Amino acid sequence: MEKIKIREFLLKKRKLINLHNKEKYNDLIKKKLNHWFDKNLKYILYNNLVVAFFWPIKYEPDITPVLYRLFEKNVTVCLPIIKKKDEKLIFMKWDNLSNMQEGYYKILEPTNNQLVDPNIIIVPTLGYTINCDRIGYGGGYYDKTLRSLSSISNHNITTIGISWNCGFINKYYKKEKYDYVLDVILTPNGWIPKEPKNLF
Ligand SMILES: Nc1nc2c(c(=O)[nH]1)N(C=O)[C@@H](CNc1ccc(C(=O)N[C@@H](CCC(=O)O)C(=O)O)cc1)CN2
Ligand SMILES: Nc1ncnc2c1ncn2[C@@H]1O[C@H](COP(=O)(O)OP(=O)(O)OP(=O)(O)O)[C@@H](O)[C@H]1O
Repeated sequence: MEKIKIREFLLKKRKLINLHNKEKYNDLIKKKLNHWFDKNLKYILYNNLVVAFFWPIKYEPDITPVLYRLFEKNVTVCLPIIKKKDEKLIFMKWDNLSNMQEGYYKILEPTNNQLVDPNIIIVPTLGYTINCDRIGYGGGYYDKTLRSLSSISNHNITTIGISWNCGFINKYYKKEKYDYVLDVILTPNGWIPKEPKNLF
């Protein structure tokens, strides 16, 4: 199946998750993500690592409580900004005080103009394979952004895709050459291929 067809299929499946299951699955994702951040918190703070989240749209998991929690613990957290359609994303600090504003696709974005380069990037993921290939909404935004961040010298990044279980794509899927392969995927069922190593 080609990418566009897979995307349509996955969008349909995602819409069918009922509200009860959605809450249950969302909770599982949040718990696992909080647990991993707790284990790595000291290292993140000591090294001033910046963590990028996403503001949820259209049936995506909502992990903003994890963002609030890290913010309370003094971690620098940020969100993506679309400056120009189809160009790479930039990241702006989220600081609670900043009034958020709707950007492209009506996604809420911070407005404080404090730009940062994240080290740990939580990536909205519509579909994934066991090799951590990712399909998103189709702008190529994260492919361009992650390639660019990974090429900054002395800047290490860890990429964590967040998907519902139903985002699974079978092994016959062939990624395209510009697709950025993520380090790990987190679903309600757990980490793929396995929980990322502790950072320290
Ligand atoms: N929460 C969240 N933020 C994100 C992303 C994401 O997937 N999720 N993105 C990940 O890259 C970027 C935005 N990408 C998006 C790409 C397409 C559409 C969208 O609604 N497309 C319409 C077509 C509309 C149009 O062409 O103008 C559609 O699919 O119906 C939304 C977001 C940056 N921020
Ligand atoms: N590094 C790149 N340079 C130029 N164009 C790119 C690059 N990466 C992706 N693209 C273009 O972006 C388009 C959409 O890519 P793709 O279908 O992989 O999006 P996606 O990963 O699903 O979306 P997103 O990351 O926005 O959620 C492709 O047609 C491709 O030509």
